[in-house]
Amino acid sequence: MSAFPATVSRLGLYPVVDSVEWIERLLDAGVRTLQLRIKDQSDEAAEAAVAQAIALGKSYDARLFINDYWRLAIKHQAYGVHLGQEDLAVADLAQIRQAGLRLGISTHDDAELDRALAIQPSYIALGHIFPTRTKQMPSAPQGLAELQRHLTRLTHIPTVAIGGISVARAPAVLATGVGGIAVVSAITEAEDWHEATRTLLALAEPAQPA
Ligand SMILES: Cc1ncc(COP(=O)(O)OP(=O)(O)O)c(N)n1
Ligand SMILES: Cc1nc(C(=O)O)sc1CCOP(=O)(O)O
Ligand SMILES: [Mg+2]
Repeated sequence: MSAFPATVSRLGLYPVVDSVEWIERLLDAGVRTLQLRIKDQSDEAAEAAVAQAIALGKSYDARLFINDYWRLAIKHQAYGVHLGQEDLAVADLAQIRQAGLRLGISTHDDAELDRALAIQPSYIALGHIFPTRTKQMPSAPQGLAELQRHLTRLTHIPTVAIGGISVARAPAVLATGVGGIAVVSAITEAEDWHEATRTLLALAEPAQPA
């Protein structure tokens, strides 16, 4: 199987949210990499939100990944799709690649990393780094040392860390050299989501000198 299309080498701040309202707010706030993560709906029920999110992503020239709903992502020509290890068993990867969509894959240990790398995706997600209340995880948090160890074999592909990344923890995560930080509650449960987004953007995507 050949490689999936490339994305940018450093994805920066990567919010993962569950509604079109959040997608629009975050695009307005300057976020350019983000994911629509709707869970447990049929394709029919999710389609309107997926289509609207993709259209919004295009209008802001953003990198909008659709979690799980790969058929809808192809149908509405999303920038990309995010799939976990269980999703890989049921998704038609050849169809996703032929449609020109980028692909991100979740990993949680060395074996999952081997499997993901063999698929040559556009980026690799490494989680969960810290305890998270957003999703029930079957494994233990990997921690920063394990993240750092994984990164030594991932110099050729964009990477994203996920799981329990707060504003306070973001600097230590970014110090490992990981190219992106995917966050849910750090933004959606923040007292002031706009301020949290601004701070995370400044940490993950510092302005380059002219
Ligand atoms: C950036 C990013 N990393 C990991 C995940 C988790 O994907 P998955 O393992 O398929 O679990 P669900 O999100 O589908 O519950 C993600 N969505 N995004
Ligand atoms: C959706 C998801 N996937 C994870 C993984 O490790 O694959 S952790 C996670 C939830 C991340 O939420 P928060 O930023 O609120 O901890
Ligand atoms: Mg999934």
